[in-house]
Amino acid sequence: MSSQYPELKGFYHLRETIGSGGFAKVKLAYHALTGEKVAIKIMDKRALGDDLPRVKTEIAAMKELCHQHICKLYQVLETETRFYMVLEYCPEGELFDYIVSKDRLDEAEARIFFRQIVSAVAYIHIKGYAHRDLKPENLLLDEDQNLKLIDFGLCAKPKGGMENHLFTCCGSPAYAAPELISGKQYLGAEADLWSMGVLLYALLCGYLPFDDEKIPSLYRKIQSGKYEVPDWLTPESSILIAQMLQVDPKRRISIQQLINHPWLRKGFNIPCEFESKYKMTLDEDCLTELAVHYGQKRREMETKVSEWNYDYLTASYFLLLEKKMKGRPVRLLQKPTATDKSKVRP
Ligand SMILES: Cn1cc(Br)cc1C(=O)Nc1[nH]nc2c1CN(C(=O)N[C@H](CN1CCCC1)c1ccccc1)C21CC1
Repeated sequence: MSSQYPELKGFYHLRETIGSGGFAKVKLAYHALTGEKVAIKIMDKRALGDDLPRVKTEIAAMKELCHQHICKLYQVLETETRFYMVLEYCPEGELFDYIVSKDRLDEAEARIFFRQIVSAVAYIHIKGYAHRDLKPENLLLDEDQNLKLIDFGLCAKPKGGMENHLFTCCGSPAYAAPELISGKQYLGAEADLWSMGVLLYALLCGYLPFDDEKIPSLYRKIQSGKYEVPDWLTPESSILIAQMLQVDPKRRISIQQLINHPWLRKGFNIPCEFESKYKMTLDEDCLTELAVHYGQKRREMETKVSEWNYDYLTASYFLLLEKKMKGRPVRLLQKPTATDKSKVRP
């Protein structure tokens, strides 16, 4: 197996494939130094074809984005035939499957998830990025049932959104804003807000507001802005959804208004926090553990880590920090010497 991915040998122990799409697959793996689980997205350059620039967009975006509700990028490897993205592993899978398993969510549970989605989207908008493909399949659940946003840039569309291109890239147009499918110039932020309205509807209803197996009639439904309001929706929920599913993007609620919206504040009484919980300063314990492991002075290690090369050292630092945040010992697994190869992996 690892002979198939020689660049990973000794650094990651590969396990089963947990996802596969057109030009990419995602495999579960263990980061050798920390024993932590990661998800490695492996993309074949040849299969990517003219979608290659989107991967560079996605990598550049994810290097910039460091937030508690965005799937963390740990390391990037590039060979002449492949890209590897070492990403945060989310053991509970897609929000999509979670909604299906529960039929639909009650308002209280939907609110918890939606606050996390608003937090992630507000953060990326402030960083100058629009996701452009927000849907429950792109929201994963970690072991604490917290949401992590994935699939950046790969589906980021050129301005003006050419239908066939939009359609072929992101798969489901059911979340696409009316201005986006009518081929007008669109603001990514406004299109994201529409998709979030469709997402909230899906959370609370368990099905889509606009659906049709024929694309032209689906587009007509989206552009009409008319959707069914089931009787289990509270008036407050219906009002919020209506403010997001405004066909005219200039009448649509903005992310700033959303953060403070009464529906989102109910039971919390604080606005959605969207700042990243990651500190900009380096963690002393992690630096010391890395310095000892690599036999370097702490200052030298601090300088090296601060380069943020998204190499194995960046991954090791972030994963040690993960261990610390989860209350696990901030320890690297010692390099196996020839004798203790027999030791069972953690
Ligand atoms: C499905 N599943 C079930 C369990 Br239990 C864990 C998982 C799981 O996939 N966990 C997981 N952790 N981290 C990741 C994943 C999946 N994953 C993904 O990036 N998954 C996406 C899923 N996209 C949704 C719509 C189109 C494709 C993917 C992208 C390309 C090829 C295959 C999959 C990452 C790497 C970020």
